[in-house]
Order: sequence, then C-alpha cells, then structure tokens
Amino acid sequence: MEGIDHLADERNKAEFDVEDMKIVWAGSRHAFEVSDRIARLVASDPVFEKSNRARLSRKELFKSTLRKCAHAFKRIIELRLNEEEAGRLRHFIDQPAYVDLHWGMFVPAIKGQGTEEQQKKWLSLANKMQIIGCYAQTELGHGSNVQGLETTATFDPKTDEFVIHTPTQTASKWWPGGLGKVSTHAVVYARLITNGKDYGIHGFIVQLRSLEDHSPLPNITVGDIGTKMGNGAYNSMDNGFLMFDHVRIPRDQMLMRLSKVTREGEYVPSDVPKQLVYGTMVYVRQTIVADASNALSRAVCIATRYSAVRRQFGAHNGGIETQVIDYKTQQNRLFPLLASAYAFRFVGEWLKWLYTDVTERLAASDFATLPEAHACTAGLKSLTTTATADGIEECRKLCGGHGYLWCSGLPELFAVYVPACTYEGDNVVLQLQVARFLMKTVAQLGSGKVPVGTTAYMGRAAHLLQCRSGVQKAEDWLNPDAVLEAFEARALRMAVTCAKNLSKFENQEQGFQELLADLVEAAIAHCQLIVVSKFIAKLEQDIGGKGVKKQLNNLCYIYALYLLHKHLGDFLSTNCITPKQASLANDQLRSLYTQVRPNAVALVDAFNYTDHYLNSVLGRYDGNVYPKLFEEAWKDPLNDSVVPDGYHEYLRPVLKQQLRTARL
Ligand SMILES: CC/C=C\C/C=C\C/C=C\C/C=C\CCCCC(=O)SCCNC(=O)CCNC(=O)[C@H](O)C(C)(C)COP(=O)(O)OP(=O)(O)OC[C@H]1O[C@@H](n2cnc3c(N)ncnc32)[C@H](O)[C@@H]1OP(=O)(O)O
Ligand SMILES: Cc1cc2nc3c(=O)[nH]c(=O)nc-3n(C[C@H](O)[C@H](O)[C@H](O)COP(=O)(O)OP(=O)(O)OC[C@H]3O[C@@H](n4cnc5c(N)ncnc54)[C@H](O)[C@@H]3O)c2cc1C
Repeated sequence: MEGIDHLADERNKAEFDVEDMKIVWAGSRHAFEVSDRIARLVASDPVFEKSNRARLSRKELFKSTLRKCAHAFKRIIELRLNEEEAGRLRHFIDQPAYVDLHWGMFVPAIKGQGTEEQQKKWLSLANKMQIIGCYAQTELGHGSNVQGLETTATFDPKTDEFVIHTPTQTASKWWPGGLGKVSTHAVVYARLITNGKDYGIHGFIVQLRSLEDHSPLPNITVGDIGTKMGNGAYNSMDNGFLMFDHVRIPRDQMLMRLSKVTREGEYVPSDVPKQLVYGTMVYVRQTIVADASNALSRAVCIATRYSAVRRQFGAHNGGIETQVIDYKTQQNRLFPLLASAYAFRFVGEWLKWLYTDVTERLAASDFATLPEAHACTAGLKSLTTTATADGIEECRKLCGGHGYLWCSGLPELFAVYVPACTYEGDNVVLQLQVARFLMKTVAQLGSGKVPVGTTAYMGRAAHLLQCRSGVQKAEDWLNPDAVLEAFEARALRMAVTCAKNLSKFENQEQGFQELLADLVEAAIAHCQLIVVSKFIAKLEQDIGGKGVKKQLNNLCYIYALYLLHKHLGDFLSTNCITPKQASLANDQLRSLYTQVRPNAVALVDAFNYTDHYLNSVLGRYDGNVYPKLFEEAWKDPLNDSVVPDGYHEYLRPVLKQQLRTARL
C-alpha cells in the first residue's frame, strides 16, 4: 500500500489549479517559496522530529525543546537565514518555546518602547541571543486589569536606581512564557513611583539570571508555574513566576521612549498617548490573528482528508460505503470551518496592513487611528481565536473516535491552541474594548464627526437603520451588496440598541456593567462584519489562476451565510431579514456545499502542509490511514510487552480471587 495516493480520485476532481491557490494562500509567490523551502528543511532534519512528544516526561520534553531551539539557532547562522526565513523555521518546528517570547514580545517591547540608545544597547545583545528575554506583565492577582498590577519600581535619587519590588504574594509575576527556566532578562511592567507619587504602569529591563552560571541574581525568586493542559502541547514552554525583593536596576533600564524620569527624579510625561505603553500587545494581537488561520487550516486539513478516506453506511449489494464527507451534516460542519480558515487568512493580511499603517502614522505623530487599530486587533484576536479553538474541537469530532487519538494530531493542536482565547487578553475582556469603541462611535453620530475605516458604515445610519433586505431568491445571497447590507444593518442596529439601553442609565458605567452580555454580542457582530467585508474586498483584487477565484467566491459566501444561519436570531430580531430570506440563505448554503465538495481535498492541499508539520495519521497527504494507525498503536509503550507490567502484583491476584469465589 506504500506509495499509493489514496486521495488521488479526490485530487483529480478539483476544478481549479492547486498550485495557483497555494500562492494566494501564502500571500505571494515569494512567501510561498520561502515557506515551502523552510518547511521541507525542517521536515528532513531528525532533530526536529516530534512524533513522540506525548510520551516524553515534562523534563524530557523541556530538554528536547532546548535542543531544538539551539539547533534552530545554529542552522539559522549556518544557512544565513534572514528574519523572514528564521521566523518560518521557528514556525515549522512547531514546538512552543522561550524563543517565541524572546522574538515575539521582548524584542518588540524594546523596539516599541525603548529610546534609540536603549535599542542600540539591548537589541544588539538580544539579536545575537547573548541575552534571552521575556515579557513579564501578568501577576498572580491581575492579568486583564493591567492598571491593577502591584509590582513597584521606586526611583532612588541617591543612587540613580529603580528599586523593583514585589509587595504582596498576588504581585508575583505569574505566567510569562520563557521566564520559568530560561530567560536571563525580562521586560517587567511595574508601577513607577518617584518623589512619592505613583505614575502607573511602565516597562523596565531587568536582569534575572547570571550570564555566567544561569543562577537567579540575588533577591530574585523565579521558577516554573507547573504542568499545563494536555500531553506535550504547551508544556514545552516554561511559563514562570517571579518575585523581587528590592532589586536595584540603573535608571536607564526604564524603557524611556514614551515617558522619562530625570536624574533628579522628575517624571516627564509622554507627549504621545499613554496607551502606547500597550503597543507590544497590539502588535502581538495582530500576529495572533494571522496565526489563527494556521491553526484552523491545519485542523481542517486533517478533518477534510480523513472525511474523504473514511466510509460509513450506504453500501448496497456488497458495494463500497459512502465517504463521510458526502453526508450533508459533515459538510455543514466542515465546510464553514474550511471557509473560516480562508477568511481568517485574508483578514489577517488586512490587519497586518492596518498595523503597518498605524505604525507609520504614529511615527509621524498622527494618533487618530490608534483607537481603531486597538479595537480591530483586540476584536479580531478575540473573534478568530474563539472560532479557531472551537473549530479544532469540531474537527476532532468530525474525525469520530480516531480523532480522539493523540496521533490524529488534533488533541495536541487543541491543547496548544486553546490558551490563545486567554493570553494576550481574555476574549471577553477584549470584545468589551470593541464595545466601548462602538458606543463612542454611535454617540458621535450626528455630531458632524464622520466615522471612518471599519466604522464607516455607521455613517450610513439613516439608511441602515430602516432598510429591508431585497433578497428574493437564493442566488441573490451571492450578491456582495446584499450580504454586506445585511451584516452592516445587523451590526449597527445591535450597537444602536445597546447605546439606547445605555442611555436609560443615569450612571453610564453602571449601565455598561449591566449590559455587558449584549455589548459583547454587538462587538462580535461588528467584528464578523469586518471579516466578511475583507473577504469580499479580497475577491475584488486581481486574483489569477485557473478556477481559483471561483473557489474563493464559494468559500466567501459559505463563510457569510454560515454566520447568518448561526446568528439568525440577531438578523431576525433586528428585522434585517425575513424568515423567508433566511430560508433562501440556507438553500444557497447547501448549493455552495455541493459546489465545494469536489474541490475540498484540493482546497486543503493548497495549504501546502508537510506530513511533518501536520503530525497526523488521519491527515496524511496520501490518505493511507489504517495501516499507519496500527503502526502508531504498536509504538505505544503499553505494547512493549504482551503481558503488562503489574500483572503479577495487581491483575493475577484479582483474577485468581474471582476464580476461587466462583468455585465456592
Ligand atoms: C509572542 C507571540 C508571538 C507571535 C504570535 C504568533 C502566534 C501566536 C503563537 C503563540 C503565542 C505565544 C505566546 C503567547 C504570548 C502571550 C503573552 C501575554 O499574554 S502578555 C500579557 C497580555 N495581557 C493582556 O493582554 C492584558 C489584557 N488587558 C488589557 O489589554 C488592558 O488593560 C485593557 C483591558 C484593554 C484596558 O483596560 P482599561 O479599560 O482598564 O484600560 P486603561 O485604563 O488601561 O486604558 C483605557 C484607555 O486605553 C485604551 N486602550 C487600552 N488598551 C489599548 C491598546 N492596546 N492600544 C491603544 N489603546 C488602548 C482603552 O480603549 C481606553 O481608551 P479610552 O476609552 O480612554 O479612549
Ligand atoms: C499559555 C499562557 C501564556 C501566557 N503568557 C504570558 C506572557 O508571556 N506574559 C504575560 O505577562 N502574561 C502571559 N499570560 C497571561 C495572560 O495574558 C492572562 O492570563 C490574560 O491576560 C487573562 O488575564 P487573567 O488571567 O487575569 O484573567 P481574568 O481577568 O482573571 O479572567 C477570569 C474571568 O473573568 C472575566 N473577566 C475579567 N475581567 C472582566 C471584565 N472587566 N468584565 C467582564 N468579565 C471579566 C474573564 O472574561 C474571564 O472569564 C499567559 C497566559 C497563558 C494562559
């Protein structure tokens, strides 16, 4: 059976050019070529083997992670990989590690919040990994409420130093990745106190461990917070705790690009918005959105290939059974996830553009788009990670019993991914940021201030608050204007209803707290509109390749109509559409599933994942699932011996006892 492509028939059915779709998925031919080359490099290197991860103890897993990171760094230098290539290498190694935080948060925090002088000093060390850093913000007692952090950084003018201190147990840093066992340095967020006054949260570079023997520096207590969910999974990461007992650092280790403390201890506030201290979080949320499509597409690739291999029922007169992918229920669960993976890819691309745009504006002292950038990164991070975590679990169920096996690749993917709903901002807390932004925008309607960017639609409130959908037949739901109008009207009406309900409260903040659940739903409706509109905008671009645009068109409308179906209550209760129009949307959705069906396997092939990266018996490229499931089963340590360890102590006596009782 080796060498046979069990999915060849599926691949032959495709009505588009997979190679062209690979370029669209990657973002450009260049991006495709880099990813393809680096993925193969990782797959062919035995050090990056990962198939036995679940069987390693925490210590073995951690040590193997250190080995992989060291080997990766060596290869990056030997092969002179540039920043993009090195990033892809870390991505395809696919093992959470301290390097994610070093490159993903420590370096960006210094770039964003350090002065030029500080960048020169610290980045040259960090870029060569002569120091390794993490991002130490969250504490045992506070994560979401950043303003509630307790760690203090008190300026001592006598010595020109800050004294970093953990005043209570709840002030201990708790969770930072890479902190527990690896980082030599951290960007520590603490309350800045000078001349007896508390100036709120600021970032400080603090050395934690000796560069000679790696032992913690005096008055620093540091360790790992313990084992996390799942075998393997995120346990390769040393999330840590950290306590300071009056640790002194030079004044120039406060990140001073925004605000400063002078030699005399005078606090010089920033002349730019103080929220820029949160800039690293905005950056990372943007990368997390782009990453959501990676995780979801991976799960969807596994579930789609396996659904084409797996057969149940439907055999007549000894014929073959039905592929489970042909059941409409399977399609109704799987294809919206396939569509979501593509949707998140394109909204991720757009968000990257938005982030670059706001960064350029900030450099030119234009802060006007910062609130929108914050709302978009927060809201889309929340929306895409929630949908991806739920989607991975749905893919596990789509694979039936075998999906529950570790070797399906899905349990570990879920365990690694699911904390994305919490880290970098709890997903509910983040949607509430969007809701605040929406309430402000609604309050300004009619004031002469024209909403722009992702809230531009609110400027058409007069129309959107009273319009009725013109859809008369199922195909009308393929009209971008009809879809956009329905999503815009729903989002606006939900936001306006919240604003109206809010205005009934004398105390606005009290009203906000009372209406939290409705506000989150309004925020989600707004974020879904963004994703749908960016997918539609993508279709307006010049996309070449045989049949590619047609497939993307189908996926775009599957995504939109699936959301419409899922949130039908919103669309009906806001009178944006009628029950008849909802039923027509459903008819159209079924028709789109039929059109996607012959292309499904090719659409996941377009992700161009190697078997190494997928690490899934069910998602193998060749579809040769059953013999490989057996191979994996035989590898399990329980099958090392025919009679298990413990038989003589614990099984035999029980069996014998039962036998004696039966004879009596
Ligand atoms: C490293 C990863 C690299 C790559 C990623 C790729 C793939 C991912 C794979 C693996 C990930 C690996 C590791 C994961 C790393 C996770 C690391 C962390 O979790 S770090 C810790 C993150 N912590 C949080 O996110 C905390 C969440 N809380 C907050 O952000 C804020 O406190 C808040 C809840 C948004 C604000 O609360 P509050 O209302 O109290 O606000 P403030 O008083 O502080 O401010 C009010 C004012 O400011 C505006 N605002 C808030 N945040 C921002 C911002 N970020 N930018 C701009 N403006 C902001 C807010 O809207 C208010 O505005 P106003 O109403 O006054 O106009
Ligand atoms: C795997 C992982 C890695 C992490 N890495 C890092 C790191 O590298 N560096 C770092 O500094 N931190 C890190 N963190 C911490 C992370 O950023 C926080 O856990 C996260 O911001 C959530 O904060 P919290 O834990 O305080 O949740 P809480 O705020 O305590 O949330 C608990 C519940 O309360 C609800 N809630 C909270 N506030 C409100 C509100 N205002 N309104 C309504 N509901 C509310 C939430 O929705 C949630 O349901 C990591 C966390 C994890 C899980």
